[in-house]
Amino acid sequence: MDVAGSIKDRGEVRIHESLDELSTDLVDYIAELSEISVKDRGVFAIALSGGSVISLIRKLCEAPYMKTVDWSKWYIFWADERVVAKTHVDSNYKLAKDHLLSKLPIVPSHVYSINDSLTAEEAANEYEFVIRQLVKTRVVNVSAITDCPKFDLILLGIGPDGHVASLFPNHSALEEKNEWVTFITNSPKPPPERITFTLPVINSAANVVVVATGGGKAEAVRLAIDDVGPECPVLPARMVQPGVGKLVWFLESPAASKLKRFC
Ligand SMILES: O=C(O)[C@H](O)[C@@H](O)[C@H](O)[C@H](O)COP(=O)(O)O
Repeated sequence: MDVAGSIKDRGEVRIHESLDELSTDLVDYIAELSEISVKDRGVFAIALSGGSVISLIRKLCEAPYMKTVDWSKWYIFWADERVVAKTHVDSNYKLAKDHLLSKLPIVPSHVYSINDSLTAEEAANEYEFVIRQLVKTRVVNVSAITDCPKFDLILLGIGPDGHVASLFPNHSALEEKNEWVTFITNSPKPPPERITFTLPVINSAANVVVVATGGGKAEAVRLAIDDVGPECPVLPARMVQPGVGKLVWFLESPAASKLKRFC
């Protein structure tokens, strides 16, 4: 790792010169969290996102992780999904399945993809219902503070506009306080219809990881992490503030190039 440190209230920051190093550190970290969670709770409930983060965790399909990780205890969810068929090129499920899940010995019934035969609103409601059942049986832990699900890990990318999951700047979905899963029909990034975990769910997780690569994310990363003044816009990525959970940023150096403390 090239640089590592913590910034008050913004979690731990890990900066890597190369995508290869970032990817190795990231999969090591995920394997470590899986081991801790399986030891503590007997299961590991992880929520994935779309975008480049999936290719960055493909090393999980290689040695040593294939043999060292207890895949039978993994439960897979999505922090957000596009409302398209699971076979569609835009589907976050398809992305993860093609590049990761189909190569791992994960129990098929432990993969909780979003129902693609419903409207955005119905799919969001159904996904929340499914998660509620899994909270009852503690496949997904519960936060004692917020009563929200407490995923063992929520893995997020960040857009150049500072969006995370399908929570976009200035969108009313950011205000959602009661629902665990909500839907939008006017995403500024296509496709327009999406369902997404809400901020209370993201911020109730035991661990949240945000991954940013490329110089196009540098300004969003600065606004999300640095101690910027009140005149700066509060991006969705800055609203990621796990209450008791741990937040770690995995940054490729160009994405970290505007961070004051690390320049
Ligand atoms: O559904 C989506 O559009 C993705 O989940 C999205 O939120 C993604 O994670 C970020 O846009 C970062 O994507 P990149 O890492 O590919 O830039």
